Amino acid sequence: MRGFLIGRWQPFHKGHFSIIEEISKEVDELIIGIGSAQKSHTLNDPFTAGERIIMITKTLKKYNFPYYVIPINDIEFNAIWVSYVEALTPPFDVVYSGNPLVRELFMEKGYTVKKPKLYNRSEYSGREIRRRMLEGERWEHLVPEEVVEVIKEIDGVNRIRRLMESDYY
Ligand SMILES: Nc1ncnc2c1ncn2[C@@H]1O[C@H](COP(=O)(O)OP(=O)(O)OP(=O)(O)O)[C@@H](O)[C@H]1O
Ligand SMILES: NC(=O)c1ccc[n+]([C@@H]2O[C@H](COP(=O)(O)O)[C@@H](O)[C@H]2O)c1
Repeated sequence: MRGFLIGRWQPFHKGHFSIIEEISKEVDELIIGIGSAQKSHTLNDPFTAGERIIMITKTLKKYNFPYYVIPINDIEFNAIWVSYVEALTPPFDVVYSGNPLVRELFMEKGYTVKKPKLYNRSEYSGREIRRRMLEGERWEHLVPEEVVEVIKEIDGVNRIRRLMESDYY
């Protein structure tokens, strides 16, 4: 059985890692969609699709679990979004998402949609981690160590701070 999990992963954090660990017990293979792949360099979506891919692949490297990472751009056309996703990914049997719109669109097309359990949501949250980066608070313990390395490599925290100061974000 193959599963599909989509998120923006801005950034990939320990809550995301926990759900992947859970899902890996239920499926043989997992497709991880990088949602809003075209977005980067904004306060809500600071990291590129490629940067999010390395956050995920470096973190999952030590796990012997088959998965595919597929960037998926947004389209302004919800009614055909599921077909668009299907055109970009290997076939899948079950969808994992906590996002109400994603759940609705896949359920309407007849997919089994499962809601992953939320772990420590007050801290394991992309929004909270981006806020901490901006305000100079500790965030490193909320993401896998490989993600800390990627964000250092790309100087991601300073990017977010520059975006905050810029008129162009
Ligand atoms: N703490 C968490 N525990 C388990 N699952 C989570 C957690 N946070 C997010 N998820 C799930 O991971 C998937 C991708 O989420 P997403 O990339 O939007 O992360 P997020 O932390 O909610 O980000 P943001 O705060 O930027 O919206 C969603 O299905 C969401 O339900
Ligand atoms: N019409 C569309 O392009 C469409 C519809 C539903 C979800 N999405 C994307 O799926 C992703 C869902 O991820 P989150 O659960 O992290 O919000 C987002 O990137 C969202 O933009 C896109």
